Amino acid sequence: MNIALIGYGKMGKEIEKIAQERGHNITARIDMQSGDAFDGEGFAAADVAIEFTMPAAAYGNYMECFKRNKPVVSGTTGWLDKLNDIKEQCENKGQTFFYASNFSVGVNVFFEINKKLAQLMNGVSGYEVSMEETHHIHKKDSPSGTAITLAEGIIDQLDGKTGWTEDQFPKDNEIQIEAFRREEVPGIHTVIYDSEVDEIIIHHSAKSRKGFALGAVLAAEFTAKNKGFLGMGDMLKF
Ligand SMILES: NC(=O)C1=CN([C@@H]2O[C@H](COP(=O)(O)OP(=O)(O)OC[C@H]3O[C@@H](n4cnc5c(N)ncnc54)[C@H](O)[C@@H]3O)[C@@H](O)[C@H]2O)C=CC1
Ligand SMILES: O=C(O)C1=N[C@H](C(=O)O)C[C@H](O)C1
Repeated sequence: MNIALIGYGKMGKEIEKIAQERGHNITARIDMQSGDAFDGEGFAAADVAIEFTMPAAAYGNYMECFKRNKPVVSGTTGWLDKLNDIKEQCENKGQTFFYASNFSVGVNVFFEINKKLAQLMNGVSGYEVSMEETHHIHKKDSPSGTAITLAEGIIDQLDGKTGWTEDQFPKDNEIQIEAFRREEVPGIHTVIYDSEVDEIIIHHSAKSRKGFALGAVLAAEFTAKNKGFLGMGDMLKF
């Protein structure tokens, strides 16, 4: 398969390695620092574009892909105010777009455990839920996209929780998310249910970016064979 990389930073380079190990060709590397252009032959030759850039750049890049009817795998976080527009273009204009706040298969198992735990905790009184996430100091968005997905999983299951906040003093209906930025940490997420007598904690810690990159390449392989608005649930069949 031919792949165009949009964003050739930490994730772009990790994805390139895994894609090549799996026998794919990288036909374009588009980055604002240097590299290929959307109008170039390399981008035209790509079966799928994989986009990992930054929150402010992501939507514009998706539109460049859609103008050329190129399917997109999107990993950038922090741009979700435009998600409905993207869904609409998939439903009514024949575009194909795969989004995941976290492509790691392990994190997607963790998402399912989080939902199941929240469902159980809905029947139990005396616990307050909160979350923590820790990432490297270069990260531009806060809280992480993964933390937001975890919070949404809890809100869907837990009566009385309708939103999340990074405020130090959350309201009763809000889940507090604390975001820490430390050295080169790839990504740690923790969900805590605290009571007077004990704590229940679930935790995922990425050891490197390899799991995110492998998931993104698997998603590109899936996207090349499918159409519409896609996600990890479609691919992993959870
Ligand atoms: N969904 C997931 O599994 C994961 C998502 N991410 C997200 O992916 C994004 C990128 O992460 P990293 O690669 O670590 O960042 P990075 O900062 O190392 O790389 C981003 C690259 O995008 C380039 N760029 C910025 N604006 C651009 C534009 N308009 N057009 C083309 N290139 C542009 C930058 O020059 C840079 O090389 C972040 O939003 C991060 O949160 C990161 C890891 C996993
Ligand atoms: O910026 C990162 O590095 C990561 N971003 C994603 C997020 O915001 O959840 C996924 C992963 O945690 C790494």
